[in-house]
Amino acid sequence: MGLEGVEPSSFMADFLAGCGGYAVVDGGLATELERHGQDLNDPLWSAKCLISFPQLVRRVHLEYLEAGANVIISASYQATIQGFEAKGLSIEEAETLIKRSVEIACEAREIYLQRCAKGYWDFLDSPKIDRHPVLVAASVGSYGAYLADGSEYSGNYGASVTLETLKEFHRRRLQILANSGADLIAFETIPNKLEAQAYVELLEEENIDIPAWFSFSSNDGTNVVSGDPITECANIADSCSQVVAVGINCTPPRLIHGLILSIRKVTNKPVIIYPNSGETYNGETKQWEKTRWETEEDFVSYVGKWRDVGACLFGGCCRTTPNTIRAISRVLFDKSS
Ligand SMILES: C[S+](C)CC[C@H](N)C(=O)O
Ligand SMILES: N[C@@H](CCS)C(=O)O
Ligand SMILES: [Zn+2]
Repeated sequence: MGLEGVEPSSFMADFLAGCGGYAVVDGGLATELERHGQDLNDPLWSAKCLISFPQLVRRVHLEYLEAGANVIISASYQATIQGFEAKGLSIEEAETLIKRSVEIACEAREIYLQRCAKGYWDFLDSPKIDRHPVLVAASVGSYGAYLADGSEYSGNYGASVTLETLKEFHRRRLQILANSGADLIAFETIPNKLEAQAYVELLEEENIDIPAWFSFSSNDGTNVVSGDPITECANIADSCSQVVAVGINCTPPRLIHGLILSIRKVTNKPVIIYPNSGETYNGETKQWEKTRWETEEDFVSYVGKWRDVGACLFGGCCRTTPNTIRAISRVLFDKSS
């Protein structure tokens, strides 16, 4: 199937062409911070490091760039004004930290591009760097992420949470991220139709002038985690001209193939996929449980198949590492593999 039938926006078409046809997205940010020793058992999860260890956030972004990522995603997934206020920060401090998450990613890109220009990476065992385009995507995690109990994997917010609740929850952070220097907004781990609809309305009402991608999560391969069909969710994303890619993240690799096929039935926008390792998150203990173990080799062996059914942007989510991203890059671009 390849790219046949895909109608990318000029933004995405130019970017994909500059990358060589396909783009590599980074891997898990929070779980990589944990691998570097950070304890993220906190309501702010990865956003905690924006306060306590921003240098490490920049270093992990750089590690993903070195591994071949063309897109890095900021540490704003669980960085919310409401979450920072609950920690005793002022609104001004919260807004500064949200903006800072994108600035840190931009700094990593700057360092990386300078090192590329000096030929620095030629000395490292990394994929040959001849694909320079690098985008910084500003992460927007769901309302369920802010709840900090793994609710983004149920999408069940109860009847009291309405479309208006979600729009008001997300409005100010979206305005800040849209003016932060990010190239696009990454609406990630979207658990239900209602939140997708809220994002579409906010993009329009707030006249957000950078593009966005919508990425949903699923645990059955047919519906997003709330039970809403992926086709209906992708339809909502398709209805918004600012959305330049639609896809799936933080979902077991074995479910991705069918989800790509379903998404492609309802949209010609480029498909982005960045699955997790296949482990299951326990929101109470904040630990990953190996309910069904899929190895990194399994993950990487799927990449060519995902490309063949029409995905254009490939990366990893929780518990994937720079090694995963390096392997994806090799599958997509290394002619010898
Ligand atoms: C994508 S989940 C692993 C993020 C963490 C979750 N919102 C929590 O705080 O428990
Ligand atoms: N971009 C986020 C997604 C969490 S599901 C991260 O990698 O930490
Ligand atoms: Zn994830």
